[in-house]
Amino acid sequence: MSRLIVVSNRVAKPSNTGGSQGGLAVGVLAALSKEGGLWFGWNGKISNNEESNVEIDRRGNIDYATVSLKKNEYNHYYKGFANSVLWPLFHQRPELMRYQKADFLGYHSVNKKFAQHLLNFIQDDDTIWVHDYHLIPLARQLRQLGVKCRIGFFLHTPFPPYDLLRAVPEYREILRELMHYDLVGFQTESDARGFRESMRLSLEASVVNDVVHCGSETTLVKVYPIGIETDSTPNLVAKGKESKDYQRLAHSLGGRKLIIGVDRLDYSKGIEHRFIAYEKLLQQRADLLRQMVYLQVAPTSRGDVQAYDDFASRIDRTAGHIIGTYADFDWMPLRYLNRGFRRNTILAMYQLAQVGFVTPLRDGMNLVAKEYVAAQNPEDPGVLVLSKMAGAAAELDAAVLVNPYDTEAVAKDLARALEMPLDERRDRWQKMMKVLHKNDIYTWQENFLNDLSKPRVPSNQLQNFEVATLSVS
Ligand SMILES: O=P(O)(O)OC[C@H]1O[C@H](O[C@H]2O[C@H](CO)[C@@H](O)[C@H](O)[C@H]2O)[C@H](O)[C@@H](O)[C@@H]1O
Ligand SMILES: O=c1ccn([C@@H]2O[C@H](COP(=O)(O)OP(=O)(O)O)[C@@H](O)[C@H]2O)c(=O)[nH]1
Repeated sequence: MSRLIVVSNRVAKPSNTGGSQGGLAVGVLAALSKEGGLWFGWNGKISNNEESNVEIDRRGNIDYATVSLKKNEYNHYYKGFANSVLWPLFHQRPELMRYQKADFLGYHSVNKKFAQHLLNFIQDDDTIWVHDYHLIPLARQLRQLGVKCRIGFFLHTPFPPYDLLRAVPEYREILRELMHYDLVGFQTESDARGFRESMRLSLEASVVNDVVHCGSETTLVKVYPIGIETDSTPNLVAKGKESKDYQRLAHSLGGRKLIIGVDRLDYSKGIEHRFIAYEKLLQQRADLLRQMVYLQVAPTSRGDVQAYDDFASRIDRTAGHIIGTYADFDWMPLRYLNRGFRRNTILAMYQLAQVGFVTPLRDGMNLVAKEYVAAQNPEDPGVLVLSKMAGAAAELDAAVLVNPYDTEAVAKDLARALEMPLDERRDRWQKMMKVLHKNDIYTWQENFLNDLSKPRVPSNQLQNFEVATLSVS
């Protein structure tokens, strides 16, 4: 069997998983742990040493090979093109883009550097699985170095519609680079549609079934919604309950209902709108004051990107306003914790909460939504209030689905969730658990890798197929 090589910007070694590394790292680690393999990416360090050596480390059945970034590489590639252009654009916030040609060039040179280092590890029958928007050009770079093995790409974020994608000057190049992969995977059908439509409209590609055909390239394009470790979640919750943080939170509630939000401090997560919706609930439902506590965990993320820093200040102000207006000597309506917690602790905290409050303005998947459901006590499950704009909503339609921009309706739905009868809570929970069992993190991995192992459709056969299909219909 061929060895799996995973490549992502963020690499999570098991000992480092205590913070807020995001869903990609959590998901990929779980998937890689099953069969083992090599995980290559950035080690999270910035170093201007001329010789940037690859650090190699083995933990369990996974080999880690990581490199550091020089300060200017970090600025242009990670902080610049990846997180100040692609991230806001892919989350449909073009007004937050800070485009500079130098960042686009820096992004490409880091991809080239990754390809050159990775080349030393690649064997002929390896399968390479590249993750996320940081590394779109990697397959082309590897092909130019002569790599022939199968290379797949999975995008963890949304993919925008064509009219938005065009806001980045090099959008055609980005599309062409994706065509160097054998398989491109998206979280939802709407993301895959955005890609196919962009290929058709800008590069005159044709799309037959799931295959995109552009010039001499063919690429299979499909949807693989990322899952979680559904079966092992109860054990992780049990471990989390041993933590001091969990016990202090449980003790502090004094019988009040808990609403929980857990997000990186990112403008895409809708935290500001969520706070406003919560304030509306406080204004409208005097009977609920003192009966509930909203805990928002939001560790700083990409804090040196201007849009994130601005967002953090707005969140500070909004939280301060709510607390100043409604808090009393013996009750805080909102607890805002600008720091991260170990994942087991977070999972146990979900079980304490009557409501999981997950309202991103746009999100690739949102694993917090799935984890919240899987962490519930089957006898007395809490209610997931979930944004329709999260990828997770395509699967978790038994959640209380909300439009995060409609803060009045969100306030009403939040009250409904807090007061929902046990039968309805159980019914919704069981429906969602079925989905989480059917498509867990291992199914996600297997589905993607099975498709990646299939041979590419040669472009001449694809043309014949297209003609044949047309003449039949
Ligand atoms: O690496 P960072 O810059 O610190 O950011 C953390 C990760 O955030 C994003 O996560 C995405 O992946 C999740 C799992 O598929 C998905 O549920 C979520 O909707 C996405 O936002 C980002 O895409 C990752 O590359 C980052 O590592
Ligand atoms: O303090 C924290 C905050 C978040 N997480 C985890 O980070 C991941 C966040 O993934 P999600 O897909 O929701 O969003 P992302 O941050 O990747 O955009 C989830 O597994 C959370 O449980 C964590 O372990 N500690």
